[in-house]
Amino acid sequence: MDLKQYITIVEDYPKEGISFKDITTLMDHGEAYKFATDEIVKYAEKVRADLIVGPEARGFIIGCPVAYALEVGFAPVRKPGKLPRETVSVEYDLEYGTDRLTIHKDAIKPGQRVLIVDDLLATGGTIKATIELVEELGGIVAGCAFLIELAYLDGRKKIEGYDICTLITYDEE
Ligand SMILES: O=P(O)(O)OC[C@H]1O[C@H](OP(=O)(O)OP(=O)(O)O)[C@H](O)[C@@H]1O
Ligand SMILES: Nc1ncnc2[nH]cnc12
Repeated sequence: MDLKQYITIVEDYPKEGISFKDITTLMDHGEAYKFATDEIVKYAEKVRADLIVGPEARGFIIGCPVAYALEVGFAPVRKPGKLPRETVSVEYDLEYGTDRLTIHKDAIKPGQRVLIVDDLLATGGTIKATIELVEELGGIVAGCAFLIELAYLDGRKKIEGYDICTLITYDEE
C-alpha cells in the first residue's frame, strides 16, 4: 500500500521554514492505519520486542495498537508532570524548540527488549532522549520504528548503531 498518499503536508507550520508532515489523514482511513500498524507489528516480532515504549503524544497513536496486537505492555514517555509514579527525565532538542521527557522509573525490567515507536523521525532529538531513558532503566533497545522519516534532517546520525524501521521516507523538504 502506498502510505504516502495519506500524509498531509502543511508548509510553514508551526514555524516558518518547517514543513509539517501530519498523520491524521492516515488515521482517518482505517485500512491504511491498520496496514501501517501491521507493518510495525511484523518488525516488532522480528526484533523480538517484549515491551513498546512511545513518546507523547503521536507516539501513543502508533505505539499503542502495536502493543495491543502483540499482547505486550506499553510504557508512555511523557512531558514533565504527567506521570503519576516516580520518574527519570532527560532534556532534548526538537526541530522547533527544546523540551524534557520523562518515564516511570519502574516501567522497564532490566534486560527487557524494548521497541520504541513514534510517528516521525525528524532531527532525532526525541528518539535519542527516549533511548537514553530506556537504557538508564536497564532496557535493551531492540529497535526503533517510525511511520515517517524526514531523511533530509539526518536524524539517523544521532542514533547510529541502533536498528531502525521506517515506512515512509521524505528525501527532500
Ligand atoms: O526527531 P525529532 O526532531 O525529535 O522530532 C520528532 C518528534 O516530534 C514530534 O513530537 P512533538 O514533540 O511535536 O510532540 P507531539 O507528538 O505531542 O505533537 C513527533 O511526534 C516526534 O515525537
Ligand atoms: N516536520 C515535522 N512534521 C511533523 N512533526 C514533526 N515533529 C518534528 N518535526 C516535525
